[in-house]
Amino acid sequence: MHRLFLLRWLKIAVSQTIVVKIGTSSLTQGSTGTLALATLGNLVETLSSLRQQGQRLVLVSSGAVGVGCQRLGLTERPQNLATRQAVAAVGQGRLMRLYDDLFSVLGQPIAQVLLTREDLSERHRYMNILNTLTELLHLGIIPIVNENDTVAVEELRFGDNDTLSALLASLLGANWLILLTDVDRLYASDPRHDPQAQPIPLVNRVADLESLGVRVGTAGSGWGTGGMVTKITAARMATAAGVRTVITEGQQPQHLHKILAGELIGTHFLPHPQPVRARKRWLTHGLVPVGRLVVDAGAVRAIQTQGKSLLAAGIVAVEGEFPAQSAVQVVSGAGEEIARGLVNYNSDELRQIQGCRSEAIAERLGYGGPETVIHRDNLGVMEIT
Ligand SMILES: Nc1ncnc2c1ncn2[C@@H]1O[C@H](COP(=O)(O)OP(=O)(O)O)[C@@H](O)[C@H]1O
Ligand SMILES: N[C@@H](CCC(=O)OP(=O)(O)O)C(=O)O
Repeated sequence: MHRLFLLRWLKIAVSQTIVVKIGTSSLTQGSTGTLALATLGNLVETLSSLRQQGQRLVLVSSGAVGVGCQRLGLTERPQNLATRQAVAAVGQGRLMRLYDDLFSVLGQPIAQVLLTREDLSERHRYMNILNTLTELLHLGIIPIVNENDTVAVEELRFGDNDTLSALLASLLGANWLILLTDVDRLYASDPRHDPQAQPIPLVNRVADLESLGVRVGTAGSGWGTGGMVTKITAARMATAAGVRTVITEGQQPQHLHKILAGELIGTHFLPHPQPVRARKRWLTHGLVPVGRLVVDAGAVRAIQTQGKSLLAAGIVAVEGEFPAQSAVQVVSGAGEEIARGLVNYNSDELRQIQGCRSEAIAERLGYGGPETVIHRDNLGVMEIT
């Protein structure tokens, strides 16, 4: 009895939260677009065995569009949104059926979770998703997540599952984000076009990639979307949240055992030593902005280096039409996004009070209002990682 308790306690103590994302390019055979069954089987075995060891796993799986195309005999990814949405509706069901069959052989329960950008942009929905995922993990289930392509409208799409997986890893406070793709790691330039490109095994800070001259392509291979660019964005978001991120080969999912044991397989991005707090992460990456506030150099300094609120005095221009409490981008005069947050005034009011000292706001508007345009608690500063 005592030993059983100890074993259970040890399991919890070593349990890590791991978000694994697999791209279409790994799930399908490059030339024909048919499913890569060996890879899928291998992935299912690896995840089931990690789950048996007590790890908490979330699988973000692309493939709805690719599998749907294969089912319908389409030879390339449709460009038209409505067709893509229809094709995804066909493919998602088939993909989940396959996962359920394979995981069931090993007795591992799974769940389907389909998300749109909107689900993470409203605080209560975001918290609701966190609760659902936490409960699924607590029950020993592996949630299989994808973007809800069939209902997601253009302006409220993640667009790629690299970003979605990074947001989830951040939401869950995961230990690892593993991006499985069709290259074995990041290279100094696209190895498809430059066979001599140097491999990059370890990245301390994502910001270093630029100074190292690393060039990443946006073109996905065959069925993939986003290429390496979206994986680097995902690594930036996840490492800022304290999540160690790895880009590695999808054809060898069994490498996950060695990676989690500390082997430098693929490219590892180290987590930021001082991760951004959960609410700030939601503000910077969860919100979908509907307008922009251009601010002067003083406001940039106050926000970026002193963690202050945004005051009307620092605003030089207001772009877009939006009500109070909307999400907006805060950008420098040079157009660089420095923060994202929730405004206390609507766009008309902001145009009247821009450049004005806080004490003069009531006089300008004819009624009193909050001292700050965006309070620091509602302002997420973009991380420099
Ligand atoms: N610097 C780089 N290092 C490695 N791969 C790169 C780089 N730049 C572009 N790529 C390309 O990114 C592709 C992976 O992206 P993608 O096809 O979208 O994958 P997935 O379907 O797994 O999301 C690789 O096949 C590779 O050609
Ligand atoms: N949600 C889409 C996948 C979008 C995506 O990011 O694709 P990929 O670049 O293959 O990971 C689908 O299931 O087809």
